[in-house]
Amino acid sequence: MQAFEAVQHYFNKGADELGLDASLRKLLVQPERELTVQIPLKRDDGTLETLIAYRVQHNSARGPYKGGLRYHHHVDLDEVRGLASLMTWKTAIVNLPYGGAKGGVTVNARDLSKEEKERVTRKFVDAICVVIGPDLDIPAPDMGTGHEEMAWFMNQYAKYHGFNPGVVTGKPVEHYGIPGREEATGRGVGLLTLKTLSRLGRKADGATVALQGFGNVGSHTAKFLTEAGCKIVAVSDHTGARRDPAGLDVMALWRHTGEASSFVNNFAGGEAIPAEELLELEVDVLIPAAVGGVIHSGNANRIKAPIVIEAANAPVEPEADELLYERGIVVLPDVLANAGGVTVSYFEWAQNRQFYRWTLDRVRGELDRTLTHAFDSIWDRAKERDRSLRTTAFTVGIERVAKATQLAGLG
Ligand SMILES: NC(=O)C1=CN([C@@H]2O[C@H](COP(=O)(O)OP(=O)(O)OC[C@H]3O[C@@H](n4cnc5c(N)ncnc54)[C@H](O)[C@@H]3O)[C@@H](O)[C@H]2O)C=CC1
Ligand SMILES: O=C(O)CCC(=O)C(=O)O
Repeated sequence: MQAFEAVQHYFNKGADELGLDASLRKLLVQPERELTVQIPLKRDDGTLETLIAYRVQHNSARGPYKGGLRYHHHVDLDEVRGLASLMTWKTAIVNLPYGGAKGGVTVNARDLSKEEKERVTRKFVDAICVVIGPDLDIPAPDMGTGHEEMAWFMNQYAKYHGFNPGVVTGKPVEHYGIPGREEATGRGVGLLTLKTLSRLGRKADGATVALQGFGNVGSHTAKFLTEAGCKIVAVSDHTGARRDPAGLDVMALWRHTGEASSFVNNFAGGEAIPAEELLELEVDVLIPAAVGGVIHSGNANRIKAPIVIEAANAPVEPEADELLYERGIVVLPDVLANAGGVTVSYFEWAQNRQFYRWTLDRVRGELDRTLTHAFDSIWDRAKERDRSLRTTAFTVGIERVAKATQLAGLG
């Protein structure tokens, strides 16, 4: 199943629960606007390359469009469409005053120098500046982007519309960012992993975890869970995987991956294992925190972890989702599991609009409160109605977006 089709599949299950009529379904499922643009990139060696980039604005019934920018070689319009629609449901599920969007450039971020990344980002802003803005569409980091890209983004936007830090979130803390945004997605994943363990009557202390991906989300998830007493027994990235049944030294891995050209495959701790094997280990919790579609009908029956936490967007394909559900494996869906990032983006945006500084304690406290509320209500409703957490989360999100659409006079 293609990315957008997969989200539509989940949307339809939620819409069935609500008995949503066909005309409203059509309105809510289709993106409101899609932009495909060309990015001329002057490489450092003087050659010219033409990249393709996208911004899909899926739905704005509940507020300005919100969603990250991905620099990855697999980016295409269908993937961005799928990710944009996930953002609509995610922001509604955690009850943020936003719609959903996503952007992407089809390029391998690791092939670009820092200067080339800056030129790509500025050209991207040049191409989409008419459809973004603090009340219109607010990008943020995703795979292959981080606080540097967001700072360049804000600076380039100012050349068209004047200074306004609320046009983008995930900026450097010293440059209109908020303390805690960088850790937010991983911290949220960690918090909700602990809540899932607790609801299932399992102890966090000593719980074993296999983690795919050690970028922004994966590394912060690993740190949070280690501090909570869990044992990270396997980690992978795009270069390979390492395993240690006694628990990997997560902080040593942090220091190692912080250095240029240092990846999981050349980390000294643990033993090397084939990357696909990580997903099939006998662990208490499996956390895919990298790319989409890694758990599919071909490997779902070999997943042994009783809990899967979707830190990445769309790591489990719909056919696999059914198989895992039938096997009693608890899947905490992306639209809830990784919503900590956009939640703290919201705090950053609110801070920017007030020109008021939030403290890290306040950010963490409000993040915890927001995610706990969303998690508890979805968990309880799923148990009451005997539905999966994903179908229940979609039902909650769709209900809110449909209500806003109707209140606005449509639908
Ligand atoms: N950054 C954020 O705040 C948010 C990110 N996400 C999602 O989390 C996931 C990861 O994003 P980030 O950590 O920000 O990206 P990142 O670019 O910081 O890190 C990506 C990590 O995945 C690894 N990776 C790539 N391909 C892989 C493969 N085939 N197998 C194993 N590892 C692989 C990379 O080596 C790297 O360690 C994505 O799905 C993203 O959409 C979701 C919500 C917010
Ligand atoms: O922080 C944000 O605004 C968006 C994060 C994002 O792209 C995501 O949750 O997938």
